[in-house]
Amino acid sequence: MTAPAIEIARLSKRYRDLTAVDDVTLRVERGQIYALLGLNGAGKTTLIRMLLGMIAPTAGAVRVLGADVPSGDRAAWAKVGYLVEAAAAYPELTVRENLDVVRRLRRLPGTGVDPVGDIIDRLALAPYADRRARTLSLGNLQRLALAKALIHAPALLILDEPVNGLDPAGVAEIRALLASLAHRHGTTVFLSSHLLAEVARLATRVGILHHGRLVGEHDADHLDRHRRRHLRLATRDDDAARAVLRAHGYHPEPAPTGLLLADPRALAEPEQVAAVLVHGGAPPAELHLEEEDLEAFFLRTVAPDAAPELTEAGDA
Ligand SMILES: Nc1ncnc2c1ncn2[C@@H]1O[C@H](COP(=O)(O)OP(=O)(O)OP(=O)(O)O)[C@@H](O)[C@H]1O
Repeated sequence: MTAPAIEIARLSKRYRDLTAVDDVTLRVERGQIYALLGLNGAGKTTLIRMLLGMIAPTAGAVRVLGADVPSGDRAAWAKVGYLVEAAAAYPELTVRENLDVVRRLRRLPGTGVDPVGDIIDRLALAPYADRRARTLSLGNLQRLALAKALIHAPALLILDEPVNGLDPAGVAEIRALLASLAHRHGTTVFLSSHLLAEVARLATRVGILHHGRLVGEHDADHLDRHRRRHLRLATRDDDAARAVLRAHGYHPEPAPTGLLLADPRALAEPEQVAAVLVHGGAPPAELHLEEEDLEAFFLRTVAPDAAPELTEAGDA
């Protein structure tokens, strides 16, 4: 039987008085995209470093692809790709040269098949292949870092905050890449993030880490259903807009300014809401999706009395 991609049993890490990771047990099945979700300081990086054998646990055990960590099992580690530091590259080498260094370190063939060319194509790095790394934008540097992690077609990819610092287009691109790796190549992905909306879109399974403890584990559709979202509408005539929306089966709620819509159908197809309003003679001046960020989600689920206002999508 194939071993799970990751097995973590009663894992803890203490630094003097501080318990950075506190008795965490979790398991990641092959083919999952598992996201470890937590606020800054929750212990995500510490857990990932233990997973990779970079720091020793105070207690507990880790197995990766069936091999104990730390382990001299080269065969298992040859199937793991990871990205845990800020994206780093040799600044004076080109993108292609940087990848060739990794190819040599990984002892991948340089003739016949071309792992460097392949990964440049797959990560859409071709336009930058002959540019020095120091001239790359943050987004392209991050893509180069991912290319380095992926050059040997790993079965398991471990990423600490892979979309940190990227603009929305870069975030969407990385999301699409990770989803296609999982769906088309069966790659297991384990990543950490503090971005609730991103994780809800990408992961198949989510673990919630809070002050070092795993306080919940959910399938991603659970998170999607329990994350608060609505459409906020601004119109010239709220009464007219409300009547049009009600006539089409929506349930608009008044807000201090404008209207809110939380119907699943409205969230799934905002353009349909706009079309209904335009045809009904009450066109929206503004219409945007607002969603809860991780901080608000935590406050609502961990400390329900202190639930704050929703913030606009993308502000998280
Ligand atoms: N080497 C260390 N010595 C002492 N304390 C540490 C050390 N490394 C991490 N910590 C502490 O452990 C806690 C968890 O840190 P960690 O970096 O794992 O969190 P995180 O969830 O990755 O947060 P972030 O997203 O901010 O990196 C923090 O309080 C941090 O200050």
